[in-house]
Amino acid sequence: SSVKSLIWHVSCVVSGFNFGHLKVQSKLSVFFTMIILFTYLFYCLNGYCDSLPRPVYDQQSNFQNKIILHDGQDASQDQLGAYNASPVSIVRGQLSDLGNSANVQSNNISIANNFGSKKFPQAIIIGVKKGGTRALLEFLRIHPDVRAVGAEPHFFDRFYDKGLEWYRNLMPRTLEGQITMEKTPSYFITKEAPRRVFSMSRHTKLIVVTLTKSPGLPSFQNLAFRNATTGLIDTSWSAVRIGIYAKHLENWLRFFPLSRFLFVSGERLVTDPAGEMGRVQDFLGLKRVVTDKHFYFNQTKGFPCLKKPEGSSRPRCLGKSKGRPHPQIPSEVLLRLRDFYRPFNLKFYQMTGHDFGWD
Ligand SMILES: Nc1ncnc2c1ncn2[C@@H]1O[C@H](COP(=O)(O)OS(=O)(=O)O)[C@@H](OP(=O)(O)O)[C@H]1O
Repeated sequence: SSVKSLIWHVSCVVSGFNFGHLKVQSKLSVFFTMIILFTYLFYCLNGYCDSLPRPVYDQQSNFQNKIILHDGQDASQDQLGAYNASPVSIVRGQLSDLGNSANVQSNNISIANNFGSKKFPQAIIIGVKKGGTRALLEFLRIHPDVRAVGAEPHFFDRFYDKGLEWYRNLMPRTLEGQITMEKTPSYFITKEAPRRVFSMSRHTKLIVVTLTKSPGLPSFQNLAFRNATTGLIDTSWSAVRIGIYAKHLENWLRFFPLSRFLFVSGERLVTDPAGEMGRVQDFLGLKRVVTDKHFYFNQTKGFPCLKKPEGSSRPRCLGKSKGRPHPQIPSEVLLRLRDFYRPFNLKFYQMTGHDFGWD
């Protein structure tokens, strides 16, 4: 409709011209020039113009829409949408991150989208599910040198057959000195993921958010135990299996040295987000830009939130699907689970050289 109205406006301007003083031949040449100009404008505005690359968001939004179908609760509603004010971050803020698609409609975007190039992520948040991975990624995105995909790409677990170029194409454009990131917490427990990430780049930095929180479901005991009376833990239940960190880490250590990993404490990400973000920024080789001045603790939400994300003058917390109320789990159930996890946790402490103090 904007194309139509433009043509209408230009027609009005042309018809308003006084061609009286020109010869018929000149009038005809002006007329044909106008026709050529209209056709060119029409094609360009419809995105068929070869000399103007199509905006990245055109290519990404289709994919991102698909992702919402697979992973409805994530990304869009949970984005904190935090941006920065530096020139670099204005560009990145305008680029197409899921959840900000409304901002992406402006004309500036297609210009901004052409800066930089799409690179494979140099760092990936590979786990763990429900560990606080969305919070970590959104906190990191405040950093002007971090650019990340909003949705979870699920490339190394679900969409690997689409190929590496497909994956790279999902990435936001980055400028010199910026790092590309994504988060898909199911990678940590995906058997094939370590080999696949390794074949993309052996230098990929891997971040795992770990925590000791018991998975919360109303029928937790029924699901966690094969037999409530014997107290035999059901290790086939994914919520239980996810927590056997040592087992999953073993799989990754076959391909990556420990130095390539950072284990972020899911608990401290809530109690001391700035402190934990300091470690993360150091690990990624970034300047410590994200500090305590970016956070406040929202009592109602019960979690740290961002004070003033760029592009908004109001503080923002993660959406409803993050920080849900959890059911009370009887203490004897917790005790049995602790017993079950203890040897695995000890092994994990030994493997990482860090006592997480979960016992
Ligand atoms: N700042 C902040 N705001 C809200 N929630 C926070 C925050 N920091 C950590 N958490 C915890 O993150 C849990 C969700 O983890 P993930 O984002 O990794 O979940 S997911 O695997 O991507 O679905 C989520 O789990 P639930 O409490 O079960 O909803 C929170 O406990």
